Amino acid sequence: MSTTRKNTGLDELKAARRQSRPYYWFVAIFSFFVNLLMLTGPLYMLQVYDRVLGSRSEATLIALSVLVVFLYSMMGILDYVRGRVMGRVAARFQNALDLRVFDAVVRRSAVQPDELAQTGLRDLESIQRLMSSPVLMAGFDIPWTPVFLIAISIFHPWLGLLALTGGAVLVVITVVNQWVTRAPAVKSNMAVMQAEKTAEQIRQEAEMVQALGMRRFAFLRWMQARAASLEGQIKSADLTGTFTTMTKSFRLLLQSAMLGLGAYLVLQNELTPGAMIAGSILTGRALAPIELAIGQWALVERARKGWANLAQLLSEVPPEAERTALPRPKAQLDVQQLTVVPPGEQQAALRLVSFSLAPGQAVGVIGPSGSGKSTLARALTGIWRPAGGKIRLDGASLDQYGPDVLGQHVGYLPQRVTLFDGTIAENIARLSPQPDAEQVVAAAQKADAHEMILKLPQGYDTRVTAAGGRLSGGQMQRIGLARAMYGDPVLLVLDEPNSNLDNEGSEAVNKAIRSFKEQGKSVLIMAHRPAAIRECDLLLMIEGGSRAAFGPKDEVLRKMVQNHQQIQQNAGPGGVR
Ligand SMILES: Nc1ncnc2c1ncn2[C@@H]1O[C@H](COP(=O)(O)OP(=O)(O)OP(=O)(O)O)[C@@H](O)[C@H]1O
Repeated sequence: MSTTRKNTGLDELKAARRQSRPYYWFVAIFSFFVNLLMLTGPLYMLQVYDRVLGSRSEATLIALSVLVVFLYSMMGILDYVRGRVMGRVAARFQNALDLRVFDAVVRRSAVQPDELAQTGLRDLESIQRLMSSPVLMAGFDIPWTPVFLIAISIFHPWLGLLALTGGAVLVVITVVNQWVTRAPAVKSNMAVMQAEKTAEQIRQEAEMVQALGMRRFAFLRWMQARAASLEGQIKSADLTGTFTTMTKSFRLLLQSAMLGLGAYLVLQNELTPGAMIAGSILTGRALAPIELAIGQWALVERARKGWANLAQLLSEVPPEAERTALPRPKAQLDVQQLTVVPPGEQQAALRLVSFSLAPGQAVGVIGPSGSGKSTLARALTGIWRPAGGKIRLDGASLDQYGPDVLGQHVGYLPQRVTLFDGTIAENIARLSPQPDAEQVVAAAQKADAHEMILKLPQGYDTRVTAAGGRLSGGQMQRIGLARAMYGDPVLLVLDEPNSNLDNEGSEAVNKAIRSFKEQGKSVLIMAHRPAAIRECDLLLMIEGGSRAAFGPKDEVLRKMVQNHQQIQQNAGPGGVR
C-alpha cells in the first residue's frame, strides 16, 4: 500500500513538470542552435590562421569578422531567450504546486509538525531554483559534448582521443563528487535549518528569555546549533570547492595539453595551426557544461532532496476529495463512542466518549489537567480525526464537510490565542484580504468585544502581531472569541475562554454565550473555572480520557459533591490524606 501512496506524490510532481513539455522542446531546439553557433569561435580561428594569415587578405578578415559578430549576436540572443523561457517554466512549475504544497504543509503541521512539514515550501523553491539555474541549461548542453569531441577527432584522431580521455576524467570527478558530497550537503542543510529554528524560537519567546534571565543559556543553545551548522557548511563548501578547483585546473591543463599535442602534430605536418587552436577551444566548449554542473552541485543536490521530500509529503497528505455541498447544519451535535489518538502516539487520549447537544444548549466540559478536554476540542473542530466512533453535526459526520466549510460552521477559540501580523479587523475576519466590515463588527459585538476594540488607538485598524503586540492576554482572548464567532457558526468550541479574563471579561463571554444559545446555536466550553460554566445547561466530566459523568449541570455537580463527601467519609475522621 505504501508503494501506491508513494507514487501518488511523485505523479503529481511529474504532472506539474509535464505541463511545460512544449517549452522543454522549445529550449532543446534553441540549445541545438546555441551549441551549433558555439562552433563559430573555433571555425573563425581555423579560417583566420589557415586562410587569412596564409593569403594575407584583409578583405577576408573583415568579412569573416562581420560574420562572426552576427553569429555571436544570434547565439547571445538565443541563449538569453532560452534562459528566460526556463525561468518562466520554473515559475510555472512552482505556481502549479504552490497551493497544493501549502495546503499539505498546513494540514501536516496541524497533526504532525515534523521536518517534512517544515521544509515543504523550501523544497518546492529549491526545485524552482534549479530549474531556472544555468545548471539545468548545462543539462541541455551536455548532449553536445560528444558532437564537439567528434569534431575534434576530425581535426586529428589523437586530439580526439586526448579530449575524450579528459572528458572521461571529468565525468569520473563528477560521479565521485556526487557520491562524496551528498551526505555532508544533506547534513549541513539540516544543521542550518535547526540553527534557524532555534534562533526563531528564542526570538519569539524573547520576553520570557529576558525575564527569566535565560539569555546566556539561550545563547549557548543557539551557539551549539550555529556551530554545527557552520561546521557542516564549511565541510560541504570545502568538498565542493575541492572538486571545483580540481575540475578547473584539470580543464586548463587539458586545454594546454591539447595545444601542446596540436603543436607537436603541426611540427609533424599532420595538422594546421588553425586546427590546433580550434581544437583547444572546442575542448573547452565540450567540457564547460560538465564543469558548470560540478561547481553548482549543491543546487542539484538540494533540489534532488527537495523532490524526494515533496514526493513523500504529497503522498502522505493526499489531495482532499471534493465533497457534495451540504446545507447549513442545525446545531445538533452527536458524539458517538469517540476515540482519539494524538498524532504520533500509541495511546488514546479519549476513549469511547458519547454525548449529544441540542440546538440552544451549552455544555461545560470539565476534568483534571491532561484528562482530554483539549483533545475533544481538537476532534470537534476536525483538527484530529477520530480513531474510532463518529462526530455528527446535524446528522453528517465532520469529514463530510470540507475543512474550510467546517471552519465556517464550527467556531473555535483555542486555549492559547495567537494572532497574525495585521489589523484586528483582518484577524477577526480570519485573514480575509478584504474583511467585510459589517460581519467583523457583528462578530465583535456578539463576542462583546466591540467596545473594547473601539477604545484601542486605531480601533479595528489597530495593527497587532502574532504575540498580540500592544494587546493584553484578556484582550487577545476576546478578539479570539470574535474571530471564532465570525461568519455566524452554529457551534462554538471554546477551550478555556476565560483563563485570561477578569470578571468583566468573563461576564462578556457569558453574555455572548447566552445570546448564542438564544439563536438556537450550541456551545461547548472546556473549563477549569466555575465562572466559565455559568451559562451551561449540561456538564460532561472527563477523567483519564473517559466520560465520568454527563447530564444536566446541577445533577452532575450534585453527584460530584456526593462523591466527594463519600470519599471524605471513607477516609475517616482525618479526611483525605
Ligand atoms: N499534541 C499532542 N501529542 C501527543 N499527545 C498529546 C498532545 N496533546 C495532548 N496530548 C496528550 O493527550 C492527553 C490529554 O491532553 P489534553 O490537552 O486534551 O488535556 P486537557 O484536559 O485539555 O488538559 P488541560 O486542562 O491541562 O488543558 C494528555 O495525556 C496529553 O499528554
